[in-house]
Amino acid sequence: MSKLRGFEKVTTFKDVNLPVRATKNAAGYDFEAAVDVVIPTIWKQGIGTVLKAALKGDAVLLDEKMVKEVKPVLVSTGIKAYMGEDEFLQLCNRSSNPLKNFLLLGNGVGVIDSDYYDNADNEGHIMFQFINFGLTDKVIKKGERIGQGIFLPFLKADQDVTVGERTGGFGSSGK
Ligand SMILES: O=c1ccn([C@H]2C[C@H](O)[C@@H](COP(=O)(O)OP(=O)(O)OP(=O)(O)O)O2)c(=O)[nH]1
Ligand SMILES: [Mg+2]
Repeated sequence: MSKLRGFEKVTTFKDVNLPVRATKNAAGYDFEAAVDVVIPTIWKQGIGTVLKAALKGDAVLLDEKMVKEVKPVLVSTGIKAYMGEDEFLQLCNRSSNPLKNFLLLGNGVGVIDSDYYDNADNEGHIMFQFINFGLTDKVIKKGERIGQGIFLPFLKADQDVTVGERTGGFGSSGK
């Protein structure tokens, strides 16, 4: 059988499981976390303190120094994906993640381009980008299912233009 699309382990991640579909008609391949990771709550600094005080009925003024930005956390999967040139892998959240774990994808959906595979920078390592809107830090354990990937075809415009070669991800193609 010729290779059309699929998953492989990133070289440095030997003991991860390749994504599988949970049921016969599931559209998404479920990805697991490759490592233990903590997603800090966005409320950790400042606003959380104010909210807690407000819930108790205490008056607290929010000032700039109390607030610290918390970035989304990239969660390693240890997986790379190959596919046709006119295909991409769409990364989606699990619907149980916001409901049970207060976890959102920072980018809404992730787009894994076919030219990301085996790139010189990180070999095409697929990452999920999580924001924790819960009040406490969330620990994700290695092997926990974190999200899903759906292979899709895409179309090109009549005026199709490309400006360079992919060398990595997350901003590697410029501003
Ligand atoms: O959730 C994501 C989104 C993207 N990627 C990887 C695969 C994708 O091919 C690459 C670039 O993603 P995108 O084009 O969405 O991000 P960008 O900010 O435009 O980065 P670049 O300049 O590298 O294209 O990063 C992930 O691993 N997870
Ligand atoms: Mg891009």
